[in-house]
Parts: sequence; C-alpha cells; structure tokens
Amino acid sequence: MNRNFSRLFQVIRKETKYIIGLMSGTSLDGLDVALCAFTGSGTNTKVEVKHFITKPYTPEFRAQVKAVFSKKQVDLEQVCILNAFIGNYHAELVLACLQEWGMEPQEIDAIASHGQTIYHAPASQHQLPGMPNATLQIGDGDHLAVNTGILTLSDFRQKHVAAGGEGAPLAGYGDFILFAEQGKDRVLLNIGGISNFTFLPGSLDVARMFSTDIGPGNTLMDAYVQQQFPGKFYDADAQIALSGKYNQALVEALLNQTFFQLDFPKTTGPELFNLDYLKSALQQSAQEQLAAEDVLSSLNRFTAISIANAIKQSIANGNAELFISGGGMHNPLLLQNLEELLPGVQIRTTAELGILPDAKEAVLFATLANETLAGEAATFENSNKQMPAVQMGKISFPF
Ligand SMILES: Nc1ncnc2c1ncn2[C@@H]1O[C@H](COP(=O)(O)OP(=O)(O)OP(=O)(O)O)[C@@H](O)[C@H]1O
Ligand SMILES: CC(=O)N[C@H]1[C@@H]2OC[C@@H](O2)[C@@H](O)[C@@H]1O[C@H](C)C(=O)O
Repeated sequence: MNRNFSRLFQVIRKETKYIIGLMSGTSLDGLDVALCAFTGSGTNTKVEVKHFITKPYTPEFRAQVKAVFSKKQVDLEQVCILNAFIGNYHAELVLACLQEWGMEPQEIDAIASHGQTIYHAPASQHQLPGMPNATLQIGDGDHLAVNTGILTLSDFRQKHVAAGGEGAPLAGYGDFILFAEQGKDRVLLNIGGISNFTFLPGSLDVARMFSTDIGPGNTLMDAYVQQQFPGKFYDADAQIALSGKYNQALVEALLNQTFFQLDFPKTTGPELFNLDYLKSALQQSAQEQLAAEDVLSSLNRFTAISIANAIKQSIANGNAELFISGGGMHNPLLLQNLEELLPGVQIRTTAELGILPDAKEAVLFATLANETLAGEAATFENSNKQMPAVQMGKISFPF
C-alpha cells in the first residue's frame, strides 16, 4: 500500500487521535489552534484539549484578506494567490505552535482546517432564481499537508451545501456530539464575528435539534471601531461604548431587517451586516450626527437585543441551560446588556462543560475531522434538512 494510504489507515485505527483544529473566523483576529486528543466517535466521543492558542494575524495579512473579504467585486488574481498563501501561512503557524509545545509533526495524526471564509452566499441572500446555496473558504489543504507533513482535512462546508444545507453553522454537529445531555435542554451560544446558537433538546432527538446564525456578533462593532478609531481593532473591554449611551431610534432602525424575521435555521455574514448596513440605519433614523461613542453603544445594544430575541424564542417554554463562547463574551457591556435582556437566565460559559470558550470553534473542526476519520454519519441520520448526515472535510495527503 502506498505510504499516504498506509498512514491514513494507521491513523484511523489509533485508539487516541491527536488532531489539531484550526479556525480563522470572520473577525480576522488570528488563527485559533487547538490540539485535541480524541477517543471514540459520535456520542461516545471524549476530547481533551491539550493545547490552545490564538496566533494573532499581522495588520498586513489582515489588510490582504480584507481586500477580498465579503466583497462582491474582487481582484481574482489576489484571490488565487491568497488561496495558496493562506494555506502556507497557516502551515507556518502550525509548525510554530508545535515548536512552542515541544512537539514534532509526526506526533500529530491530522490537521482539521477551516480555512478563511471569503464569501458566504446562501440562496436566501443572493436570491438568484435556480442558483444554489454557496460559500467559499480559501487556504488550500494541500499546502498545509505538504508544508507540515501532516494529513490534513479541510474545506468542511462544501459537503454540507452539497447535501442541502447552507454550509453553516456546522457547530451543531460538534455541540451535539460533545455537549448534548439526556434530560437537559441546552443552548450553546457563540458570539464571534457573527453570532450563532445550537439548541440541544434533553430528549437527544436529533430531529428537534438545530443550529442557526442569529445576526452580527462583533462584526459591526469591530468594523465601526476600525473605521472611526484608526489603530484600534476592536472595542477592548467596551471602553468606548461604555463612554457613550445607546440611541433608541438607531437601535430600532438596525433591528428593522427582514433577515431577523426568517425562521431558524438561517445563515448570514458580513456580506449583509457591514458598514453600509449601519449607514442606511443611521440615515433611516436620522442620526447621522450621532457621536461615535453613542453609535458604538447603540451597535452593542442592537447586537445584544438580536441575540436575546433569538435565545428567548428557543427557550420560551422551558428551563434550557445557556452556555456561551466566542470573543464577544469578553465584552462587558454586551454581557451586561444580555443579562438585562434575559432576566432569570443564568449565563455560563462552555468552560463549565470542559471546553475553553475561546477554543470551542477550533475544537469543533477537530471534532468534525475525528468523525470523518473514525465515526459514522449515522449519528445524524434522523436530523432535519439543515443537519444532513454527512462526513465532512476533504483529505489532503502530505506526499
Ligand atoms: N476584551 C474584549 N473586549 C471586547 N471585545 C472583545 C474582547 N476580546 C475579544 N473581543 C471580541 O471578540 C472578537 C473575536 O472573536 P472570535 O475570535 O470569537 O471571532 P471569530 O472566530 O473570528 O468569529 P466567527 O465565529 O464569526 O467566525 C474580537 O474581534 C472582538 O470584537
Ligand atoms: C460561512 C462561515 O464561515 N460562517 C461562520 C461565521 O462565523 C460564525 C457564523 O458565521 C457561523 O455560521 C460560521 O462558523 C461557525 C464556526 C459554524 O459553522 O458553526
């Protein structure tokens, strides 16, 4: 048997698999790298996060990605080059992590790479008759495999689209495998660039579970800070928003969007929630002269309301437990707003379920790779259309 396949079969048979999950989200803050040790698969999965780090991106790299990120018109040559460049760059970052952890590439069984989303176009958004849901992640897996010498699974979202989904959120698969618990309804809320949540019924009935985007998480706040406060990347500890106050008319205009009326599950991205979106809400509410601090405070309030409305809908009839993750949980004003808008709901983090909240999405992709290598799609056989029972990730061999 050739050495690529013999390595693949060796990895498949290993009782404990060491998989590095890589996530680069819509915030473009850096590459999340989680080294996970897996045993079992499906609902028998056990995972231990051995190491986790976010490797921050350089401002130059961010600027390069931003040039093609969620834009309808781009320089195609730049996209082509970035596809290879990001694969190589992520490989370099993985090798740097291994060195910091005192490990060799041979000790790692697989890399699970999300890549970089540069455009997300569900049919509900592009509305082109006869055209499918579509999403595009770049940072090719072959570059990661060849440059690290590690078997790599990548490009997880295409299979989901091919099987009838929107390519996102994929969190539901990992949330069900890692966090579902008999007798306890749970909501797993992630506040990244875009916010999303998974509802896990205590009945463990996969037909009743779902995973959906909510709307903006940090994306609008980040974009506004970067535009108005050059040199700042985000509103660290909500210092700017806390020095202003929210404007009700602007908040209402921001909430006036048909995406919020669509049923769950649904997906979105910065293609909709961007600075043009804010500009038209400012015009609609006649608040173009509002101070930047008040605009940011309004964005914070609007983000919290859209999240709270979605959570309230899903826990309306019960005592679901709420666990949060993602960078937005570090924004104290966002948390304060959420607490006020969700009275009686205890807000806990996934740390209480054994997974560091900042690592959760990287662990998710490692979990998806573990399923493809060791599991059975059968876990999700009776799930709804947005959670097709497929094994995701394309396999790239190092040689
Ligand atoms: N101390 C803090 N104060 C305020 N905001 C913070 C803080 N720390 C992180 N954030 C926010 O979290 C963001 C990063 O979040 P995260 O890494 O979860 O996003 P992501 O993975 O890119 O998103 P997505 O889930 O959409 O792919 C930052 O851009 C910032 O807005
Ligand atoms: C197309 C895409 O990259 N979507 C991301 C994005 O970031 C958050 C939200 O929008 C979610 O739908 C998804 O990522 C997470 C990891 C997911 O698929 O569950």
